[in-house]
Amino acid sequence: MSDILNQIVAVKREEIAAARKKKPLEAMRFDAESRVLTRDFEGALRAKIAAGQAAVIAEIKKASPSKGVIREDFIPADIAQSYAEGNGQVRAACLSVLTDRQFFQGSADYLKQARASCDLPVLRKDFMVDPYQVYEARAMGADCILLIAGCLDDAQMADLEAIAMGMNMAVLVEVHDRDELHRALRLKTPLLGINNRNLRTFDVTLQTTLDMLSEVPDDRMLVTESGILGREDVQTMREAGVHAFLVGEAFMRAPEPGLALAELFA
Ligand SMILES: O=C(O)c1ccccc1NCC(=O)[C@H](O)[C@H](O)COP(=O)(O)O
Repeated sequence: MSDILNQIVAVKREEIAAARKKKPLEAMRFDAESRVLTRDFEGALRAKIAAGQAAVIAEIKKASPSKGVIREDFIPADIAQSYAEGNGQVRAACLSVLTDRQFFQGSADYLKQARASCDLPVLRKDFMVDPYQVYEARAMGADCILLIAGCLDDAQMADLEAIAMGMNMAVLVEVHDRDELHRALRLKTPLLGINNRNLRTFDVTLQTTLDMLSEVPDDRMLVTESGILGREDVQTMREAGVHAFLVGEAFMRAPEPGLALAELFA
């Protein structure tokens, strides 16, 4: 049987075909390029790190294939505000909003609502396989896209990156093993995510980041993704020199996500 990543990508291709019938590529591109101002995603991460703090990309996700429904009480605008506020001193640098409907119960509207309720730059967290989705991401207001190396070949990654950068968007390229890491390093983007979760088996270990750390050049900003649950995880990463984090579940299960963020990164 096909693994979950292959299933997700197959559904994406169907969704894109259907979306293009409703709104052709040129019309989506026009909408995307009509939005001029992006929020500086990379700059927001760098500012936190320059201030000696952790740079946290705080995720808004209702459900996932590995965990099912994670948060019943799900109001993206309230969650975004909570992340933007933190405890007043410790707060998110950026947001990541799941827009995939079928596997994560996300939506484009959630991204729009989250972005409208705060001043943080926003990553569209989805499975990008086609230029159409990059224009769609910008049209819905996203400031950054995610490229998952495990879903894309080199030419596709470079193509999607160029389209996003042409619209002044940031690009976070995500890898899970050495082969993907070295392919991702051929891109221009400085934002490199190492996902501690194997998206095909759902196994999670922070060792994934630690094992690849020495092969990440200094000109890349490394973001450790998934499985950051406790303060000892944060400490382990920061001691290893990793200062940017993408965290979802630990915040989504807390009554007040922004306070959970402030506690985890105090
Ligand atoms: O989380 C899943 O089940 C999953 C399955 C297939 C593809 C992607 C998946 N998750 C995306 C992510 O890796 C996380 O949303 C993100 O890195 C935050 O992780 P966490 O802090 O562990 O919620």
